[in-house]
Amino acid sequence: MEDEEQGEWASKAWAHLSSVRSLTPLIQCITNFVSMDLTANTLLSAGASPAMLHSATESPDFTPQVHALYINVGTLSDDWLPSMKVAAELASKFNKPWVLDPVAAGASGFRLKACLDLISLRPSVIRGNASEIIALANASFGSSTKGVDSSHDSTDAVEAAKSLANSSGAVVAVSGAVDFITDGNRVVGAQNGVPMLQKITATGCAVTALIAAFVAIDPSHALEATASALAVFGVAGEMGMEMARGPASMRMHLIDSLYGLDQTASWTRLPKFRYI
Ligand SMILES: Nc1ncnc2c1ncn2[C@@H]1O[C@H](COP(=O)(O)OP(=O)(O)O)[C@@H](O)[C@H]1O
Ligand SMILES: Cc1ncsc1CCOP(=O)(O)O
Ligand SMILES: [Mg+2]
Repeated sequence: MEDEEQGEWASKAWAHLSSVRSLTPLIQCITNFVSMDLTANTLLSAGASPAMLHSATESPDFTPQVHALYINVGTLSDDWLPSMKVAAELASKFNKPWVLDPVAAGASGFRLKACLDLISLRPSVIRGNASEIIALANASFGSSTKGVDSSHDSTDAVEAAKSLANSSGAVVAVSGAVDFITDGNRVVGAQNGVPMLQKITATGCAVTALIAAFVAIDPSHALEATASALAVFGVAGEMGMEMARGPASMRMHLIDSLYGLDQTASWTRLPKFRYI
């Protein structure tokens, strides 16, 4: 990517963050028990408005009011899956973008089928780690997964991400040392972040929620909004790491850094992009 284009992507990332702060999008989150706190705090510190409402009984009233829906299958059970499907159907019906985090998609047949069923309800974006995206693209479980963590590098999953984007119609993002974002045609790499993010549970869940907030304010540019969210979260991670002493303090400084990010003060920490 030329310097000029890199600069345009970086400006876009700041513009997206600024719009989230000014428009304060309402994000319905149906997410796992582990991630609820970090996810809500990540959205709040970025300027969005999280609501962890998951009842299928109230979604018909609530989902039409939101700016985007976030579904995460991390602690999936038989009784939560219908709620997820009802909310996803409502989001599609009311033209609200919705974003899927397919946590541990390859861990079991139950989880894989649930994720594939949800993908048939047309998410705007799917964000997973490399093993999750490979499991979904191959529609296979059990062979090379390690629960919620990835046993692959993000570079291993670029072709799987393109294939999943083409088959689903969603923008697909694979996170890792480099985050790759694709619509099946273009592939963009976002290179911010620090390895310590993997030592805090639910940072993947939290960044997927952030993607939902960014797509909420720019739904017709889902690829750009997704890349912006991943880069902004990575910049906050880099800044947080400068103050952190380990995973627990990193969690706190990550949220503080996201809250305090501004284009001028953070200019030395440019969002870094490249075309693949
Ligand atoms: N090695 C790494 N270097 C820098 N950032 C990373 C690294 N691994 C993961 N991240 C970042 O951590 C966050 C969570 O990603 P990841 O650990 O891949 O997801 P998950 O928690 O779902 O497995 C993302 O923002 C990603 O960019
Ligand atoms: C540990 C764990 N178990 C079920 S969901 C979950 C959190 C996973 O979070 P992330 O995918 O962001 O690492
Ligand atoms: Mg995850």
